[in-house]
Amino acid sequence: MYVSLEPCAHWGKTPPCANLIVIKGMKRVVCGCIDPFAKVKGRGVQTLRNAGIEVTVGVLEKECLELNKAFITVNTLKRPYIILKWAQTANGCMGLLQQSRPQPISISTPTTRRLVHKLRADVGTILVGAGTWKADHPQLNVRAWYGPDPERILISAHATQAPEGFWLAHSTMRW
Ligand SMILES: Nc1c(N[C@@H]2O[C@H](COP(=O)(O)O)[C@@H](O)[C@H]2O)[nH]c(=O)[nH]c1=O
Repeated sequence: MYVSLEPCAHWGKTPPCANLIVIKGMKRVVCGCIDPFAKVKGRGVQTLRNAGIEVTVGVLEKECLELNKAFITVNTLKRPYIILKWAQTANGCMGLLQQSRPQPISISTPTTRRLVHKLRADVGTILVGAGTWKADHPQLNVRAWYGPDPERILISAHATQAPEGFWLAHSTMRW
């Protein structure tokens, strides 16, 4: 059996995966990386070895840590995995506005736009600042790809009401 992340050894929403692997009679398990989450951290591998299963750890470790980065961030740092995303021209401009045509200009190509919407479908939440909301009234849903729309949050120091379909988060930070 090949797994990117160490099978868990604790009861969470589901029973321990390592126990099931033992019950199913696997002979050999190749595990990409150890789960750094304190409740697992080598215990999954130990459960398998105690049951006589041959376990190899650390195959393509860097790639497996990368693959599991969102899960690992949530469980070790106790915060969401955050992606900063913006569209920018080759000469470093963003949010271009033409005086004669005061509306957002597309920097993304049809292909990169699809990638943007794929990213939206892959994340749980998308957060936008009050300035962007004021300028663009973005929809921030998934239209050019397939999958669920993310939850949408407007972060603002002054707004008292969220736009329809958005959550409101208050920002107290200034820079
Ligand atoms: N112009 C531009 C972007 N503009 C940003 O995209 C958001 C609009 O989302 P929606 O209303 O769902 O289409 C909004 O926040 C706007 O500032 N984004 C990009 O990936 N590429 C682009 O070229």
